[in-house]
Amino acid sequence: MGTARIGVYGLGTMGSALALNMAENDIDVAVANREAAWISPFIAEAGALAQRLHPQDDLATLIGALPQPRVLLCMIPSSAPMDEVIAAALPLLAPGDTIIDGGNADFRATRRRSAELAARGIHLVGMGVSGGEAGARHGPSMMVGGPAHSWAQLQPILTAIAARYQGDPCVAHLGPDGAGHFVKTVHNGIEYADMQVIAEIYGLARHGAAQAPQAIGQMFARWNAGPLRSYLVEITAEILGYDDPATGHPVVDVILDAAGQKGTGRWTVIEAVRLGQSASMIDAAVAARSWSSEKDMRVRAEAALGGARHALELEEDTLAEAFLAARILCYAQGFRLLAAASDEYDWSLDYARIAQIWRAGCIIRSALLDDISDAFGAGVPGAELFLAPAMAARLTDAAPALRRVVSAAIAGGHAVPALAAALGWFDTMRQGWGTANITQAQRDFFGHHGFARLGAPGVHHGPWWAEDSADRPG
Ligand SMILES: NC(=O)C1=CN([C@@H]2O[C@H](COP(=O)(O)OP(=O)(O)OC[C@H]3O[C@@H](n4cnc5c(N)ncnc54)[C@H](OP(=O)(O)O)[C@@H]3O)[C@@H](O)[C@H]2O)C=CC1
Ligand SMILES: O=C(CO)[C@H](O)[C@H](O)COP(=O)(O)O
Repeated sequence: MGTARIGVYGLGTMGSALALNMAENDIDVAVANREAAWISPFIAEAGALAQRLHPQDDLATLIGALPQPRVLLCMIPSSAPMDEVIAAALPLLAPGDTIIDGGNADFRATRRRSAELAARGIHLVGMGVSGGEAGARHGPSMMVGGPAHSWAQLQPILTAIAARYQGDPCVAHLGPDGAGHFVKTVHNGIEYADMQVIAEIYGLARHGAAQAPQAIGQMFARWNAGPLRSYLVEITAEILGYDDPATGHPVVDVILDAAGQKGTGRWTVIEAVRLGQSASMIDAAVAARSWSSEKDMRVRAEAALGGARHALELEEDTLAEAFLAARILCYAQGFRLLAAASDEYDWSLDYARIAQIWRAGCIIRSALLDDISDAFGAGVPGAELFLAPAMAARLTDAAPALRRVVSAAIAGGHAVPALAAALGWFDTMRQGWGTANITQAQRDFFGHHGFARLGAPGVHHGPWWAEDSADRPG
């Protein structure tokens, strides 16, 4: 047993799995937890790995067990608890030490904490960790934001525990302060949208084509052998194969249709709007979770308004193509947000690298991410993923299927908010001449806001503001 190279504070689902992952990779780790009673059973269950784990009674002894400059990884809720732990740790730390917030944090809080700690000579790393418990235990994807000093110290540890895609570790230093947490937030936004698209396709097959869960699961399993291969498709196929031991019914039929959410999807939508963007598929997915949670209201509305959904005839290949188009558009919206934030905060995000570190370990890992990293590597006009030649060609092929699926779903009364948002965005962005001329005319008419005029520079007003106009507004 050597000296601990890193401390892990918070031995819940993620912290304990990361500590075991480090121990398995021959990294000595000091560990502590707020509720100290958890530590002994954790060490007992670690088996042979316990020789690399250094249990500590509390935060103070944990910090005391680390060599300087210290590295303290916190795997706790990133809201008030993180501020409380930072406040408790600060008097015990020395300039040059690093605190890592490995939770799902609002990147604005990370920027604030970074500045506050920097004033004391302490470094903060905001690190997005994806992959759930299994990823944390056997190889997560990690999105690191923070100072170069901390990255130099952390890189060997994180590289050792990261997931690998064909040998490439899925961890990268993406930028300063909140860059890592922002990228993780958008990762989660994409996760929400991809999950919602899967749920909508399940709904079309189940309620539109009257297929049994097992059969739909087999369809997802077939898709998982092709271009739609992804962790979320894989687990959906598996989930749909389970029966409930208590009732014998498919397990999905005994799970209440009311989705939970902890906030990262909502943060993505809020940041999109703040950046003057709209990630409409993520917005639709967040909305769908919120609407789903209004179970009682939906039951009353079904009684009052009728809930008829008509039968659909959609080929499996058409559904698959529609899914692929929607997935490309979802990633395109996510990467636009990253580009907008990178410009706003001067992060110089490397989009190809982000796609690369999402190829393994994380919840949104998918075959498409390999193609996306190639597309960014080859150069994407203005970081617009859907204009990359390889992506544009696939979209051109797959978009007609998306249109057929959305049209049929809407005509049949099936709710497909994320698929419809994908198509709405695609159809808006592929028109060089849209309809905002009407919006601009209205704004000028009621508010004298002015508009840009074709072929003439400057701000112009409509004839409704002419001196001799009989119907001059206002
Ligand atoms: N679960 C997942 O799939 C993922 C989670 N995350 C993020 O990782 C972080 C940890 O999540 P997870 O491991 O799932 O959570 P758990 O609920 O399993 O564990 C929470 C941990 O935080 C500690 N904690 C809670 N409040 C405080 C506090 N006020 N002061 C000190 N310690 C506190 C708990 O200690 P105690 O035992 O004493 O209660 C426990 O060790 C979160 O930020 C989460 O968003 C990120 C990616 C995936
Ligand atoms: O970060 C994660 C996966 O990447 C966590 O599992 C997170 O909790 C998922 O978000 P939500 O609970 O809102 O569905």
